[in-house]
Amino acid sequence: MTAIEVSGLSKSYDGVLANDDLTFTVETGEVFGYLGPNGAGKSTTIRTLLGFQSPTAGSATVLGHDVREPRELRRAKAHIGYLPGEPAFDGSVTGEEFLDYQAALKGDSRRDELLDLFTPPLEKRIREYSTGNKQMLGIVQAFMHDPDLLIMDEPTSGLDPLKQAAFNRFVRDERDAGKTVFFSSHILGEVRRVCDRVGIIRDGRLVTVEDVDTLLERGGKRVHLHTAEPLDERDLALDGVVSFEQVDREVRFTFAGDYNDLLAALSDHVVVDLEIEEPPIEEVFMHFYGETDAESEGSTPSDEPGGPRDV
Ligand SMILES: Nc1ncnc2c1ncn2[C@@H]1O[C@H](COP(=O)(O)OP(=O)(O)OP(=O)(O)O)[C@@H](O)[C@H]1O
Repeated sequence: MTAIEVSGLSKSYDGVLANDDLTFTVETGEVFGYLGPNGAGKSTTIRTLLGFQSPTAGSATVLGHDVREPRELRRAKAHIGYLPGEPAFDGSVTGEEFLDYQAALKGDSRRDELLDLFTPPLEKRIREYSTGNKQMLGIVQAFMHDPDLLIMDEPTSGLDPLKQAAFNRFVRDERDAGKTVFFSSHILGEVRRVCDRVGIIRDGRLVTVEDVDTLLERGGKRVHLHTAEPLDERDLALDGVVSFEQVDREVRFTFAGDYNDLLAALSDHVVVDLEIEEPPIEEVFMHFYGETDAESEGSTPSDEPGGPRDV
């Protein structure tokens, strides 16, 4: 079964089109990262999926239940864990009291196991919690009833690097156990480590939905070349060469073309050193964020998903 199905979903707030005709699916057993710049519309989608607001147009299902039907959605929610972007707690209760209350509502078969990994100071009142402690408490409540589907809005924000790593490992283990995880993020490196697929949203529209490995592959490789004599840029006027930079006898560029063409172009030159490496994932994703040179020349990221372009 498809865990999440979003079909022509739009949401506007007083004329602001925060989600514009979104269509995508999240399959059971995958980790799907939902990325985009500030204000792109990620939280809007997440709030709609949880039924906190109605779509202006289109529809969506979670675990096969229509998010526009409150009774149906209530049934689905027994099997969904949710972490909001800014969890709002009653500051006057302790973490333990909060979890006890949540347990009475939905169960807590995994509370102890989660508290071994995420360690909010349960005996303290929540108003005394740091941002990271609140986030950990939110993560424990999201997972503790052992849901099949997790929907989380920036789950690692506020966590220190060790807790972020623990969270990433935990999410991978959950995926291996057959759970589905959908989360928004700004931390692009963690997306590389954790997600199977990503959807990138900008200005309310879905720019691309892509397998993470494919996205990186199509983003090209960084090439660093050192030759005995300076190259002429025309020597490397090949399909798939972008972001060409040259300092004397060293050139750097991103290459998404055919390696045989590259080797043929270099055959008349003495190559002193050659490095070909994966670009930082940030560089690949940044192609889909913000304005790019290519866009101002009239093409848009959706014209060429994953294709290399200048940044
Ligand atoms: N309740 C609301 N009323 C009016 N406008 C809203 C409301 N919620 C969101 N918006 C607007 O909708 C757009 C999308 O906001 P949203 O919070 O979904 O973005 P986001 O991608 O989650 O951003 P961030 O990464 O900063 O959390 C923004 O222009 C925002 O100002």
